[in-house]
Amino acid sequence: MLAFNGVGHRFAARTIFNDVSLAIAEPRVVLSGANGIGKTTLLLIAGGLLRPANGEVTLNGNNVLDSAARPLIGMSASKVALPGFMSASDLLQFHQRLYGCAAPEYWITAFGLSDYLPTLVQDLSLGNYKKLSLILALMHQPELLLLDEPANGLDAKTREALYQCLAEYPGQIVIASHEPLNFAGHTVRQLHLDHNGVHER
Ligand SMILES: Nc1ncnc2c1ncn2[C@@H]1O[C@H](COP(=O)(O)OP(=O)(O)OP(=O)(O)O)[C@@H](O)[C@H]1O
Repeated sequence: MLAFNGVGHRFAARTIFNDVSLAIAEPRVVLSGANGIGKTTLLLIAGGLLRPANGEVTLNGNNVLDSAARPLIGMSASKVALPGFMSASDLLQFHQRLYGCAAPEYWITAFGLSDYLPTLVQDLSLGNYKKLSLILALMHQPELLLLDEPANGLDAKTREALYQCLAEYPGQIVIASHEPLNFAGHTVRQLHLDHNGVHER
């Protein structure tokens, strides 16, 4: 279970959120909120990529900042930059070796990235960069997937592949999104972030 315990964050003097305490056991969660309110920041903290100013986030009781949590979490967010100097295929192979997971062929085909494998990450189009980022987040089948606006910039066919993935994925998925998403039958917990914190929708 993902748990936020008294989590607060600020950038310089600006408080983004304060004292967020929340237990998330549901398999599908959507986080909404106005531009700039702090959704990405909350996901980065949940993914152990940003240390909160206050409090902690745990996954199954372990702090997400601990290295042991790393293989349990996959994250796709435009703020998480991929190394531009590598080709898409080199990066996928590196990720495969790092996590000892299966080759990503299935996902490459499903997301239609095959033609762009030799392309340097820095030369990928926005949509193909997003596809690569999604594949890297989920190919090791982490227990927790954190997705920031995953459908943004994807063509219609790839959106369908993404929706199928969101419906079938065996782990927990927390998504920051401005648009309604298709989870094909899953019960979805809707959370909303505003200046007073996180609320049920
Ligand atoms: N590294 C940083 N330094 C200073 N301010 C930052 C930093 N990262 C984010 N912010 C600010 O923190 C606030 C929250 O940003 P965040 O990206 O989490 O918002 P968001 O809800 O995801 O927005 P959007 O819906 O537009 O993607 C914004 O006002 C942003 O400008």
